[in-house]
Amino acid sequence: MAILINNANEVLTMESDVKLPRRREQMSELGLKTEVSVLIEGDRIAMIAPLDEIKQEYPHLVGSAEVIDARGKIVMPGLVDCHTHLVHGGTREHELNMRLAGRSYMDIMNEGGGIHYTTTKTREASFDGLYNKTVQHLNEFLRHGVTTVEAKSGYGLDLENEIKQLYVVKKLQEEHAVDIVSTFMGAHAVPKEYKGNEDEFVKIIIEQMIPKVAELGLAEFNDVFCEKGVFTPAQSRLILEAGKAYGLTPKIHADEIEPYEGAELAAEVGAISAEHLLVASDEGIAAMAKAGTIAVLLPGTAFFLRAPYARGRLMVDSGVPVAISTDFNPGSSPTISLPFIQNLACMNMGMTMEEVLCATTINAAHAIKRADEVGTLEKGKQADVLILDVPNYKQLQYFYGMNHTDTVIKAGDVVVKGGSLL
Ligand SMILES: N=CN[C@@H](CCC(=O)O)C(=O)O
Ligand SMILES: [Zn+2]
Repeated sequence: MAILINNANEVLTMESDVKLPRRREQMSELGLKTEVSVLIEGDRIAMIAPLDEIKQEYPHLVGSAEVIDARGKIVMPGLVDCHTHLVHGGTREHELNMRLAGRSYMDIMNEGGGIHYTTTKTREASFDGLYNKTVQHLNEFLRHGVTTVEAKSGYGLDLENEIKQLYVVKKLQEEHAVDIVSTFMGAHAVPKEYKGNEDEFVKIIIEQMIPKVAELGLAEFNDVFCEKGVFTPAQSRLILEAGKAYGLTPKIHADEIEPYEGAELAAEVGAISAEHLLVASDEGIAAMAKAGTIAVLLPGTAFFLRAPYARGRLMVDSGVPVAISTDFNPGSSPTISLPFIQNLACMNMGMTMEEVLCATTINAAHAIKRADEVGTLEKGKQADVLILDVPNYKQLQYFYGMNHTDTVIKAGDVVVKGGSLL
């Protein structure tokens, strides 16, 4: 089956000669084309060129293709959300008034709420219950133009329930249109039963959980919440090094609430990315730029926790490759709207309208090792394509807080049309 998209006002291919995670001015390269059509063959992009040229090259395909008229609209790659806590039981709206009254996120967690509350709900949930809830979330992601998501475990916090979460991801990888990239995050919190005995839990992660997850092939990445009162930099290092020995690439929740030299640690252990970085130090940012560590910034979390935003502008200017993501989770960022997260990154982190598009497509794809497949519109890449109901890309950030997604093509199939899931 072929699809031909004609008449778009703008096609942002996001293409560039740069094949590494993009830095500085490379982040502004949109590969913007006008007066071109996009031809999709099967699940791949076949050609992006003026219609005459496509007709010459692929006369038969063009003749049989489903034609989509994108007049007045723009076309770009499917969005990549490279940091989510996708699979979880329950919701935490009861914490919101507490936080609005001044209780801190960490206080709520230390008193048994927060991540611990969601852990209880996730442990209580059946596999089918978690699966069905997650399908709803993935459908919403698609409606918002997100075609690839990363998903972290970390609400089981024991072997059985971590594996349960990861198997939900595995089943959805096989069954749902959205591509899901799996991260093991047994080190998301120290469960209540190990309070005061934290090193014992670290040992269980290293000696039992990581080997089992690797043996079952349930994750590609290994993440840790390096934060005062959660895992120390020393414990985090041990966990990340252990993962490396089993082929799991390190990621790290770094410098989210208090500075803890998490960015520095990410650079030292060769993490692919350091995530959050709200209070990352100048030295940490410099170390990441030098090591090429991708900063995954999560402005929805700063918004929802009413915390200071990460210094996105400084990071881009310092040569750190920057990606941005929803951090979708039930506690610190219960939103699926990556378009709104782009808006927040512009308004509160000083990133430009061009940079946030790079940060939610190709740089986000790099952060989860999918840049060869998705994140740009290029011949041979997977046909994850959005048609957005705006006449130019600048309106994506101007008409903020809105979902402009009209059509989503996922691996060559139309899955959202007129803003609705098919
Ligand atoms: N900070 C740690 N983990 C999540 C929040 C998880 C939760 O509150 O349930 C985050 O990335 O923000
Ligand atoms: Zn997170």
